[in-house]
Amino acid sequence: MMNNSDASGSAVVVEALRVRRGSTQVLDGLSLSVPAGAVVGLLGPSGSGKTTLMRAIVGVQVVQSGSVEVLGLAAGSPALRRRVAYVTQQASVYDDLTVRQNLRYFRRVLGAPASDVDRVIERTDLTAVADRLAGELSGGQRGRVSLAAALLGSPEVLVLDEPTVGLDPVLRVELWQLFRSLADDGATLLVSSHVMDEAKRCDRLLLMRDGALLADDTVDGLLAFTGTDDVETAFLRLIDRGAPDLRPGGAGGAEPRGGDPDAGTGSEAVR
Ligand SMILES: Nc1ncnc2c1ncn2[C@@H]1O[C@H](COP(=O)(O)OP(=O)(O)OP(=O)(O)O)[C@@H](O)[C@H]1O
Repeated sequence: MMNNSDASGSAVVVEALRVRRGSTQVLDGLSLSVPAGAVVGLLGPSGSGKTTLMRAIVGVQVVQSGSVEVLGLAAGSPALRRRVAYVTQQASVYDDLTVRQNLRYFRRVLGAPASDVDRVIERTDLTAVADRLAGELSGGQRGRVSLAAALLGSPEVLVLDEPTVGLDPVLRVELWQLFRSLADDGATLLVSSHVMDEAKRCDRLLLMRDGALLADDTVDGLLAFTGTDDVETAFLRLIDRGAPDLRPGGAGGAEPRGGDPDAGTGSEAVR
């Protein structure tokens, strides 16, 4: 098994990242880390920079300055190609191929074992539709084909951009159970969402607003710190408290990141 973290136990480390898209300064000195083996939720309103951050982590975003390391290597390094998977908001499947044909194709491109096709079909609960054309599937099923493709080759880091959008509550729960089981097997998952009630299923939360980090904490820590019992209200309270400073030594008093995902102290939210 490959080492899936750096010396600090982080699968992803972002330092002082600045990204401009068009005329918008989307990220302006963002720093954070994602602990290895955890399910980390990336939450924030539309336009807060979640996708841009994910693109930088998978190495497809032009950045102005700062650094992004994944599994101890610069984001986008060729050596990461099979170790990091990215599922975008748009399902990436060929509509004129069956589910199985899609996965066979991607399996070959990736050089993953042939047995992976059946494994990922089963894992994503696509067995019943495996021989149907992708173009005939529902939006949720097509999304799951994209996810199945991402699981080919058993990547160590999975970056999933709003994977539960458009899914009914039952499918959402099933998908979060799958994310948990992938993390139990050692994978690191960064999952974006603007559905705040999904946050409770994460080991840690990164709350973003306007390209800045409002909080980097466990769910329990965040709720305790804000004195609320739901993440949505916690988020609104953090906004009320004003601009964050989570830099080391900053006014936010952030502690070193990448610690025990279960240690919910609330100390890493903005004070
Ligand atoms: N291709 C682009 N060209 C110019 N600006 C862009 C481009 N893509 C995104 N932006 C801008 O970057 C900012 C952040 O967008 P981003 O997609 O990262 O946000 P997000 O939090 O993922 O939003 P959503 O939840 O709606 O997907 C927004 O202001 C958006 O308008």
